[in-house]
Amino acid sequence: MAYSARIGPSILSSDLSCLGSECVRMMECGADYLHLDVMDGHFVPNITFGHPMVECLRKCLGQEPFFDMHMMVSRPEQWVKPMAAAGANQYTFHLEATSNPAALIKDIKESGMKAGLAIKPGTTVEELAPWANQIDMALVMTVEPGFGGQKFMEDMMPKVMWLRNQFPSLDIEVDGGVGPDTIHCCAEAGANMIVSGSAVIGSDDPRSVIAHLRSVVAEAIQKRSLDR
Ligand SMILES: O=C(CO)[C@@H](O)[C@H](O)COP(=O)(O)O
Ligand SMILES: [Fe+2]
Repeated sequence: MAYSARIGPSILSSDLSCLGSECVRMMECGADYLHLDVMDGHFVPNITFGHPMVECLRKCLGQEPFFDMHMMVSRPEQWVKPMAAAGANQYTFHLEATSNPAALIKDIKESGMKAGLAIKPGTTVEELAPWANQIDMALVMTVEPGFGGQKFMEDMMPKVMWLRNQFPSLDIEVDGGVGPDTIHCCAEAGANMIVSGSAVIGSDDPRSVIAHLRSVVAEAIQKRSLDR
């Protein structure tokens, strides 16, 4: 089984005036990677930041942290090269935002990044399937993209289960409303990359929350490998 349990805090939930130190704090609390939400005010009704901020974070944090870019933007094609140059490691675009996923995946990989493919709650997992063998990660959104702090949509779990059954070694990420109350069903469904914003960053003890989320997912992975 190629995949492992990894926890990526969504720094959208942090004090954005201290983004660099908040990222450092999350890494010191045991985060496996950082999930950076890019919103353009067009694909989603909110605006965050772009590649200049990513470049600053990379300079501030050094080479080690893995930057998982969640690109909630229209025309994701236009930011591939700037994001690669800024120091992004994985470029996750939305299937709903492009008419040519194959070309975009190729461009992302040729730019030296991993390719992630995200689907909104209204998009079926069968629509993602044709590209599953070309991508590094599938992201199943468990809220409507645009804002942190929303309620987890448990009815997205069949999508995760279907993907895990069809693509046993694919990295599968869940994003939106995930925390100690909702991690068990994500882990049992087969997700292994866990984005958590408010539950981790809003906690008095983020280190414990990250460790707990990872142990629930690691246990489910181990159980699945024994059942095979
Ligand atoms: O992409 C998004 C929202 O669009 C997420 O990454 C959220 O920022 C996660 O925050 P919580 O729902 O965990 O608070
Ligand atoms: Fe996200």
